Amino acid sequence: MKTFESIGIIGAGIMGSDLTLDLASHGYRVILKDLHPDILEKAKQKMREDFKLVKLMKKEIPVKDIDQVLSNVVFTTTYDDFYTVPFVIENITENWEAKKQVYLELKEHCPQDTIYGVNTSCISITKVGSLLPKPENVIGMHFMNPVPLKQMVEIIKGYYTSEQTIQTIKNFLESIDKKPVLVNDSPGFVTNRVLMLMINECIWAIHDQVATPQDLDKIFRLGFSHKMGPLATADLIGLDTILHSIEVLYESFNDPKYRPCPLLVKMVDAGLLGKKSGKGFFDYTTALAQSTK
Ligand SMILES: NC(=O)c1ccc[n+]([C@@H]2O[C@H](COP(=O)([O-])OP(=O)(O)OC[C@H]3O[C@@H](n4cnc5c(N)ncnc54)[C@H](O)[C@@H]3O)[C@@H](O)[C@H]2O)c1
Repeated sequence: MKTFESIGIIGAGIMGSDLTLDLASHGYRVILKDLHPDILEKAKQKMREDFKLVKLMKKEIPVKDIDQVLSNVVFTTTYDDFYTVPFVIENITENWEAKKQVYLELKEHCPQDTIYGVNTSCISITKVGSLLPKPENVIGMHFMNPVPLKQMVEIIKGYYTSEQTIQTIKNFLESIDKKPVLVNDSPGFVTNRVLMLMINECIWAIHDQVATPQDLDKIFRLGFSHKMGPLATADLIGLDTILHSIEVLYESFNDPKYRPCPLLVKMVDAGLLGKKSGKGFFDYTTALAQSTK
């Protein structure tokens, strides 16, 4: 059963487009907002591609036709349709100043009782709540990538998040076949406090020329039975998101163990962001170049 009449999604990047695909596939009406029509067009293309993948990987999918899925989505660059939206999930770039600006805009355009799901890798949910008139309606929703294929969602209780909000969000996640795990607000929560540290350390190993990216990932896949190596995972997440996240952890804990590896900084400066830019630790521009070699 649907929990909300409509859902506003802010940010149509990796997470926002896949989340929209998942929600619209489950029959939700989605209003997807990003900054430029070109970005929205790219998101629409990504949704078409990812839908094919989901059909291949999942036995049961609620809708068989991508055009039917897309008909549930309003693609927009404005807040015009947000004045009745009861629930917003924000997925913009992992940057505090950018996120802060978006919440200040949202509070001007959404109803007072709107619930806000913050999809972030590391940013404090309590801090986001402080921007809004009803911090009890703000909850962290850390979806896993790729959203349609991952069941677990780490949900984060900010200092003021109410039990009612938590229950509503649990019901909502159940309606899209997700399994929530509730944790308390702390930098990086559980997932990224550990994952970002591990990925950053792997990048240090590459920086120190201990192994090639291929061999490092092979150790994790064949040695530890991980489905995907840490560097391929970093490429999938986006190296800019990894850098922003490890910077938040470094600043929040004041602990040198989170110091970003200079190689990561250099790669982001060079525009090597991983799968989304075509190149990261591995090359995604040719069919032959596979991270799983
Ligand atoms: N990539 C992952 O694997 C992953 C996993 C879980 C959570 N997250 C978190 O989800 C969020 C989004 O990550 P992503 O990987 O999708 O990033 P992304 O860089 O792929 O996409 C971000 C999108 O936000 C848009 N945007 C920026 N400012 C905006 C604004 N003011 N209004 C509307 N749109 C705006 C950008 O144009 C872009 O399309 C981040 O906070 C990230 O930490 C990412």
